[in-house]
Amino acid sequence: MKVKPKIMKGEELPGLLVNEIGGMHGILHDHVEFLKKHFCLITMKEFLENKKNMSKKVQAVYLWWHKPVIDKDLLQSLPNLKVIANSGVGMDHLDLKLVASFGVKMANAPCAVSSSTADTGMALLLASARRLVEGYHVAVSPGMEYCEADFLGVEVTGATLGIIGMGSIGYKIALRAKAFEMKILYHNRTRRKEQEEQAVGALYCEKIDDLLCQADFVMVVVSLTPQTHKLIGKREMELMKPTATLINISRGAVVDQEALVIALRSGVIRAAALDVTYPEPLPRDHPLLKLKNVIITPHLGIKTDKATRMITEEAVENILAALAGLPMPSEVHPS
Ligand SMILES: O=CC(=O)O
Repeated sequence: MKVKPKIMKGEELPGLLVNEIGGMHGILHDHVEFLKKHFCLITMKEFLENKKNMSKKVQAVYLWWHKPVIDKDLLQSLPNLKVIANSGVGMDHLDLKLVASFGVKMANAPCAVSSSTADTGMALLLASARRLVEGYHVAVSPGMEYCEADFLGVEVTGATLGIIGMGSIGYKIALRAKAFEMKILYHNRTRRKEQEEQAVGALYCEKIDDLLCQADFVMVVVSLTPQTHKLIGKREMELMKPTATLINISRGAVVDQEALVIALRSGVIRAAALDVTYPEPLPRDHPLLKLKNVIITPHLGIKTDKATRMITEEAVENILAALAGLPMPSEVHPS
């Protein structure tokens, strides 16, 4: 940890507001002792029950899976709030301009999540290519018969992967894909340095369309912004090969889900593997849940023991830097 915390005890420590401890939307119990070394933890329940005393204490908020919800009312009731740290990389759940207008800084956790999210992307790619979920259901269903031809998958080795969004997660996916001898194409707002491209053997496509029509697997890794909302729609799916697979590990709304259902039903593309949807979770009667050529996981992209521990460490590092008036390692600015 680069920022040396001042030695203070319990109540004197800066107040850190968290949604709850444990439970459905709470920080992990395992992280509490670590957080308590640096902060006086205040849950939303404690804050709401004793707003008068608590509101001045809170100097930072730690957002765990988008909770607590940050709105104008909450910001107005926290006069000493300096910083909000997010437990992940995507900031689409926060109104960045609103938060900044209160003079509050924001940080995400890009270093902590890149490996685990890249692993999730590759796991989905492999599972979809080799029809692991369909195979699992057959293997565990007593008496289910199948013939050799039932589970013909797609060979990953040597196939072409198109990565849309070449930030730190996209780059780690490329590193992994290289080990599978894949041909790698990528599209990104800014082109990577030549040495970085060469290190993973990635070819830059200035136009997304060029990537879409060549790739056997298209992996979406961009953050959700007004510019990327429904970036992959009917037109883009029609540009893809009928044998291609779409993998989304960014945010559900980057893909037009209605168009995706039609594309999957009518064979416009072969399959999809989605860690993200809208809404999350999908309603039980959603057509995507009925299609055999779709794998859906419940937004588990970053979730490993190591990544969640690192996220909390990265958050603490950012908060301590902000409170000390130092540059934050992963500050996020409104665009
Ligand atoms: O969804 C995961 C993240 O935003 O890091």
